[in-house]
Amino acid sequence: MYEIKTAGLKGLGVFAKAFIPRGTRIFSESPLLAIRAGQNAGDIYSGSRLLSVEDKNRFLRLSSHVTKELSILRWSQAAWYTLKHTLISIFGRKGEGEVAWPNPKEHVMVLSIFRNNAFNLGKSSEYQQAVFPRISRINHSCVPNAQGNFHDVLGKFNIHATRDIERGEELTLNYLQELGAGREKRQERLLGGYGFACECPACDLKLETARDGERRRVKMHEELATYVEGMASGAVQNSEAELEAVRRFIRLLEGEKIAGRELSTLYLEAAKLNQSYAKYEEALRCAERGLAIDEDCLGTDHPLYQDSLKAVNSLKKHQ
Ligand SMILES: C[S@@+](CC[C@H](N)C(=O)[O-])C[C@H]1O[C@@H](n2cnc3c(N)ncnc32)[C@H](O)[C@@H]1O
Repeated sequence: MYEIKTAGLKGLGVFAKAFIPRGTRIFSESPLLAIRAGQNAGDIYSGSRLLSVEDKNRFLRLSSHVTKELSILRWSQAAWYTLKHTLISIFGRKGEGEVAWPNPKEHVMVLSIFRNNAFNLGKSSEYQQAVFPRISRINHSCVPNAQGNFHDVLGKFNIHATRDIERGEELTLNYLQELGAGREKRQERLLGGYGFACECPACDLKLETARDGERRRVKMHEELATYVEGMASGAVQNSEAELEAVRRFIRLLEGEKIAGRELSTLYLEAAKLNQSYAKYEEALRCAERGLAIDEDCLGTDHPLYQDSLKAVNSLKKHQ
């Protein structure tokens, strides 16, 4: 269905070998290396030392991004870890899972690779961040054609096509958490975090569509700021205003053809707000749209899809 090959200046990337219909589960992978909530940089390195030789080599072949600032930070983390473990061994208490003397240079390399390839898996997952053997080869786009969601029951990170993907097209994910952020902010985050200037169809201002999208984002942020100020000052109090803010967000994402969990969540929120106004027909329409998007980006076996299905079924009882 896909192949991993060179993507020019981006390094390697993942490409469709055949047409991939929207909703297809393209990948379902277990983490190669992961940290749980509350764990830190030291745990990343400890975890890497427990990998099999084969997995360690797969990990070390992934890409990395290093700047002077990041390098200083990582060297200080590695030095602190080495000092701590040296003291532990002097006092005769071996650290849990310890396998060999720490190597600060390798430690810095492991942190650089982990930070460049790790995905945040969300609050519901048992893992906080994880790196994957093949999924970590997928490059970024601010208008992606795929989305990843961790499936706790399967213990796998699934990647689904959020729209139809043509043969030969590159598979892309959105690396950023901010929803609806403007170009400048996105560029800053991508350059600082990953070291690249994004040239995706939403960032390339030579394109009319990118300029239109940017205007819509700026306008929506201005409107949202007015709405938030209104809420704070007490001038805006009702959920009708909240519903309008949610609708604007939906229009923005739909306009950019960005589908995924963020969009389905907005539709489900709109369903709840409509329900609070006893607008059951509109509430059901929004919930059904959210459910259809969830089916595409999560799959029907995902617990969050089941939650959305329950919301739709409960609204149907009002019809
Ligand atoms: C998770 S890795 C993706 C796979 C990587 N290209 C590789 O060769 O393994 C993230 C790195 O890929 C590159 N990358 C990802 N998306 C990019 C984009 N839209 N433009 C340029 N480089 C990109 C950057 O070097 C980034 O640090």
